[in-house]
Amino acid sequence: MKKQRIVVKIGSSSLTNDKGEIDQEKLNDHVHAVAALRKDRHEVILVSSGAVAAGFSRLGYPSRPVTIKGRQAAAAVGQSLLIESYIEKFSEFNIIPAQILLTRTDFSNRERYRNAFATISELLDRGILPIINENDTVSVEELTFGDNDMLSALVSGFIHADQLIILTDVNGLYDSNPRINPDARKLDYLEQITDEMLAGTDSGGSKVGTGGMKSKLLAAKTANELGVPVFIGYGKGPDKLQEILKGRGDGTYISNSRLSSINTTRQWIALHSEATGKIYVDKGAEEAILYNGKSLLPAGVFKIQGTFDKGDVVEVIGVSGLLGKGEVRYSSEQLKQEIAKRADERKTEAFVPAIEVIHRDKWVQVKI
Ligand SMILES: Nc1ncnc2c1ncn2[C@@H]1O[C@H](COP(=O)(O)OP(=O)(O)O)[C@@H](O)[C@H]1O
Ligand SMILES: N[C@@H](CCC(=O)OP(=O)(O)O)C(=O)O
Repeated sequence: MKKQRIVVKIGSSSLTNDKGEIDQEKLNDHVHAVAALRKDRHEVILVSSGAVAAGFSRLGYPSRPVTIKGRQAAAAVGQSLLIESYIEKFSEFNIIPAQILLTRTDFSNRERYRNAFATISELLDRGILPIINENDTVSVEELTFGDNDMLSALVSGFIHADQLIILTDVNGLYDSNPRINPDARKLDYLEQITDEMLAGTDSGGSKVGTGGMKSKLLAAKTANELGVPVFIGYGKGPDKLQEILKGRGDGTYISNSRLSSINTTRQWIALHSEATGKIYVDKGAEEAILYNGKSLLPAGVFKIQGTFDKGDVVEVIGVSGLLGKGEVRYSSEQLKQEIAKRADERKTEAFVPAIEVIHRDKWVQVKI
């Protein structure tokens, strides 16, 4: 099999028990399976949950803490215990793990986003196994990834993974929660995650996990949009991940032939950037950028709102509302001058083509 880049996300329920301890047997099973993938020359990135679930009992909590400070304190203890176990178990295979703790701001800040990408790439080039988790101890509640399912989807998009494998305590997606409905039917293959599926899936999960199946579906939808096929399910034994790659996993495969990778800049614009201004365009420009795959030229811009610098991200508004977001190649001041200049040139017929306001490679359309 061709060498692939695989992101494996392991949920809390697949690493710990209900009492707030690491289940060494479960962890060992994952380590063997990851080592088998690496032996086949695949690149692996682990996104491992379990810090809170592994840490809370040592702080004297009877179950997963509900307060933010309780969870953050439990994660501080549990994360080191987790990494300690991973280092010990992976050493049997001469695999060196690297701990990477990320916050939402590491994605929204462009420089930090680039740094994280460069570091993970360097680790992979040097044969190290990155083990990623959210930096729970310092994450601010309104500014989190939501859960590690979404973090794994964002990571798999950003490093252009060939496959995202989400391991959990249930063997895939059912048409209703199988823990509540014994007649629930398992879905083996899905072409895509629809809004109806999302609306119909509950967010109840295990005692130690967060988000339940709903957060996995949201993550799978995001990963697919970034060009990455997804598997959600279960497995046991050293060859479980190899079996999943061969299409024989016990779970749900979510993929279709239309998936295509999106460059990292466009991913950042779409998912993490904050627009600093608005640009209003006429009908001709709207058609050019939406339907003809063209870049946005100053000729189509008639109004600017807000103050922005060259390189900032702005929203583009057309006759039908918000069209998308893109990286602008003028500051707001320069663009105002350019529009005025263009109007004069048109009168004197001295029109010369200008540089794009937004190049199509740095443009992301909203779904219209
Ligand atoms: N439609 C569904 N299909 C499968 N599982 C579901 C569904 N709806 C809810 N669930 C629940 O989602 C749980 C897995 O989510 P969670 O506990 O957050 O896992 P993890 O810790 O692996 O992230 C399952 O144990 C199951 O109870
Ligand atoms: N960052 C948290 C994980 C939160 C989370 O999403 O958990 P899970 O639903 O088990 O993947 C931790 O390590 O405890």
